[in-house]
Amino acid sequence: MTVEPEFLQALAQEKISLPDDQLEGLQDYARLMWEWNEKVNLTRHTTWQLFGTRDMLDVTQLANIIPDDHEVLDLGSGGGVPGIPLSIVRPDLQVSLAESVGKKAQVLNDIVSELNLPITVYAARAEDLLHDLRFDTIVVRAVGSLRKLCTWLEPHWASIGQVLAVKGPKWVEERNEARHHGVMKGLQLRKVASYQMPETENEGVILQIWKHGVPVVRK
Ligand SMILES: C[S@@+](CC[C@H](N)C(=O)[O-])C[C@H]1O[C@@H](n2cnc3c(N)ncnc32)[C@H](O)[C@@H]1O
Repeated sequence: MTVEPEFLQALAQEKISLPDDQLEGLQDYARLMWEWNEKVNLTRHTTWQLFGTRDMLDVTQLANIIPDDHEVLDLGSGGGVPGIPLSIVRPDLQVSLAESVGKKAQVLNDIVSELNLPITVYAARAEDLLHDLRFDTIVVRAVGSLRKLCTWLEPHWASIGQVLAVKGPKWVEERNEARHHGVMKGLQLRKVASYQMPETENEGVILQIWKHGVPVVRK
């Protein structure tokens, strides 16, 4: 199988280099997701350029940070980013996806079984899962403001090692809003990665949020 030249070019633009088997897995995933996207609204990133730069840049930033063998929950997975590509580039992780819209969760189930990936899909609100399940790391991108996120997770920190939130340049305003509403009380937050978002002057960041203990990052 050959890798699409536009995909390789987009990855090279962000200095992302991956083994051939992972490139093939990512390509299979993108094709399947785009096929489903014609029936169920999953993503606006429907070119190799956008998938290779925007999506894979966020995914590789997360992949660099998450410690070995973590149990990871992708909160609000939508079309599967970041959870599915993360599982492909970090096969040591045990990845689960939480998606509250049933038909999207059904599509995610189809995609992971077609690609034979060791991923569990939950058709549920992530916060409801945390009554019974514990995760070392929750990853979240484009689901809601920090205020919303911290409100959802507030009763569940005993079930969460850390949250890694992918955010854009408005993260400082969001943090201030969350603090103003008192939903960050007792929580620690630090910026663990910062990178320029493609084709913009904007900064993308990964925010680490935790309550108990001292969470580690990989580097
Ligand atoms: C804008 S999409 C983002 C999808 C994906 N994370 C991305 O970055 O492309 C947000 C998704 O989160 C889902 N969602 C919102 N709140 C949720 C919650 N509390 N638990 C699980 N899924 C949620 C929505 O149904 C939607 O599919």
